[in-house]
Amino acid sequence: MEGVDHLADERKKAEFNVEAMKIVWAGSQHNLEVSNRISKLVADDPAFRKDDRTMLPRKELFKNTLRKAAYAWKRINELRLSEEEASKLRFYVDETAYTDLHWGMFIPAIKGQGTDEQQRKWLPLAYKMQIIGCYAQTELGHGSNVQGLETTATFDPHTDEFVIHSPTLTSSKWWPGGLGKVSTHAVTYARLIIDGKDHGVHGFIVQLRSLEDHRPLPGITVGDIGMKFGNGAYNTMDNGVLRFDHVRIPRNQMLMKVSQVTREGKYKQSDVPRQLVYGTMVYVRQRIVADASCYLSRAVCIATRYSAVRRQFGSQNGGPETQVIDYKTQQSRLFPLLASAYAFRFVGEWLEWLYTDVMQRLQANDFSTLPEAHACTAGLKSLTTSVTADGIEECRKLCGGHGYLCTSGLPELFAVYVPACTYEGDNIVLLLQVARFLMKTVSQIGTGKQPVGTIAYMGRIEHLMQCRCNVQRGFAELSADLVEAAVAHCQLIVVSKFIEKLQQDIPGEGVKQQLEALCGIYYLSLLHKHQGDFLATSYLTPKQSALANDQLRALYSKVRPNAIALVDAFNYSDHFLSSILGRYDGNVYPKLYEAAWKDPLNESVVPDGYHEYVRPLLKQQLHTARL
Ligand SMILES: CC(C)(COP(=O)(O)OP(=O)(O)OC[C@H]1O[C@@H](n2cnc3c(N)ncnc32)[C@H](O)[C@@H]1OP(=O)(O)O)[C@@H](O)C(=O)NCCC(=O)NCCSC(=O)CCCC(=O)O
Ligand SMILES: Cc1cc2nc3c(=O)[nH]c(=O)nc-3n(C[C@H](O)[C@H](O)[C@H](O)COP(=O)(O)OP(=O)(O)OC[C@H]3O[C@@H](n4cnc5c(N)ncnc54)[C@H](O)[C@@H]3O)c2cc1C
Repeated sequence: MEGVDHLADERKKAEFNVEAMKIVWAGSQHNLEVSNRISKLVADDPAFRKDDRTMLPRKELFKNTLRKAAYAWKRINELRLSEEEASKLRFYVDETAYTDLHWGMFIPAIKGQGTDEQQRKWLPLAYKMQIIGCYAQTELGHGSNVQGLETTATFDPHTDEFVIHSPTLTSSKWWPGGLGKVSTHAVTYARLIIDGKDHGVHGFIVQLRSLEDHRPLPGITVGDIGMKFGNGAYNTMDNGVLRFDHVRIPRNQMLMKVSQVTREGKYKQSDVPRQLVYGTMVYVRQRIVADASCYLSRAVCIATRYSAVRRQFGSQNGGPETQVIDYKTQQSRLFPLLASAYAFRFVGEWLEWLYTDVMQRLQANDFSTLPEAHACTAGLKSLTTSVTADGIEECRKLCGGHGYLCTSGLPELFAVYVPACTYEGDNIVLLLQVARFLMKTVSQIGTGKQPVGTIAYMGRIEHLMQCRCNVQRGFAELSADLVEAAVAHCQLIVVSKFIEKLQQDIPGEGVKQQLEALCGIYYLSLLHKHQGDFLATSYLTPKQSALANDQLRALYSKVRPNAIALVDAFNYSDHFLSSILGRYDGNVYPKLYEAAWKDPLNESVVPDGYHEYVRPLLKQQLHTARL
């Protein structure tokens, strides 16, 4: 039934002001207004259609992405959109593209690691897209171990140039997004060699392709690395391979904010920590945390709406069957994810604040909070992406069989999201960084240094204060346990930032109460999941653990009537969700039925291949016919 809101009764049950919750989710009235305006602009424009994406062959898919990216850029200019509005537009276009790396890594790398002069030269070109750039760090042989990269940049004092070279097959750059087919330039990471001495990995701006005919410049071999997991999904991106054969670039194309090479070939280190070479990764990890709540909330929105539409079993006297959302098992899988989406939203906001604060301190030559910023961005990137990737898959299962159809939107969402557990730092490798930071903190507590910020609580734990430990001893042997400790530490940050959010003034009838219930669900479901650890360490008694579980079930009942309104507050258009199961009006069955007939396989009644491969089977003279 077209035009009927099948979820209207569910919406009437809401006990809070949904419009006020939309503001909380968006971060401010202003953000909500921009989101509304830009998401409508994208949804109403047929050029941004994406419902055919999972059915297109790669070449067509890729060309379509190029078309959309160019059209988006045209609209951004025509409408004179601000930077904020332009990035919202790219968000709502919702198609992974080379532009993500251009705006998200190439420009930030130049901003973070380039000198003022370098920024003045390169940024205006990049902002106008007169050059297009990518971030070429990972190689075939090394990704996690950045210090193990093999590409070399050797200083030639005679010509005042660097010679960029790939000495081995494993030194081929491998994975950078936007590199394969589009980028004209790359911030390339290579070992700096001066006079035979290796000064470690540094960033260099290298032109890859001609700005006239897009052909690779002499000495450059470049291409796409091939199809990736899933239909549509990340295949809109040209992740690439790149080799250098003694490619020469001027000396002033080494990014020289952190360290410099003089005309005479002298290596000089600025008064800043060397780790700032890794600065772009800190920035991007922070962005990934902010994005995790978008992906998780999107899957949760689909699964929640569909769970209210779907009915199975329990019909009394011919009446309607039970909505699957009313099953406690469904709630115990779905509501912790709903709560996590809100929790990640708030921790993402906080991390953005922390990052800005660290950047301001760096400007003033205060580097004291850099280790904490690294640990927080690395740890929260790992935690939120793992939970989100698993959460999207859980949402698919929560939708039963129909969740497996591409038209549910969930398979592509999973396929496009799951590499977030690997890129920008493998999640386990990043947790080991957090573990190292925690162990370092413990060793310092022993010497009387009071921890502050997100580790302040460690200074209040009696047995840690007695601890005498050395960061390296036994670290490798105990690393699996240390990773668990790192996860627990990150979960504590998420919980405490949710609680801090609730201490703020939150306007709107019933809004705070709903957030309190979600916060309770978030921490009680974690407590339930890890109750073995809490019981084993006597932080909880069996009785307390049982009470916590009772409380959790009570909160599920409290949230149930508000579930649909809580996902409406994400404010996602049907275009953005791109899911028949998650439609705002809940009109699922007629639309699923209609969509099936639109599949290219149904264009003819008798399929291509019938005459060659099926008919002969049906007509075969079986020599077994005698049997
Ligand atoms: C694992 C590490 C951190 C190891 O670094 P290392 O220097 O070899 O070893 P270490 O002794 O553990 O560290 C030395 C020291 O450096 C610190 N540190 C490490 N990373 C950072 C940072 N980002 N900011 C600030 N500080 C950092 C560590 O805490 C250590 O400090 P300490 O000596 O303990 O005081 C590093 O190699 C790394 O970050 N690996 C991950 C690689 C990665 O993330 N690649 C991303 C490529 S781009 C990408 O994937 C884009 C996809 C985006 C998309 O498509 O959307
Ligand atoms: C879709 C996608 C886009 C990407 N985009 C870019 C890009 O734009 N630019 C770019 O430069 N790179 C990019 N990358 C590369 C990405 O950053 C790396 O793949 C990532 O950092 C992981 O490194 P790796 O592949 O070397 O994994 P590996 O380190 O080889 O991981 C393999 C296994 O080893 C384990 N492991 C590794 N080290 C340790 C350790 N010390 N202790 C314990 N276990 C360990 C890992 O946990 C994992 O299980 C992209 C990757 C993907 C998938």
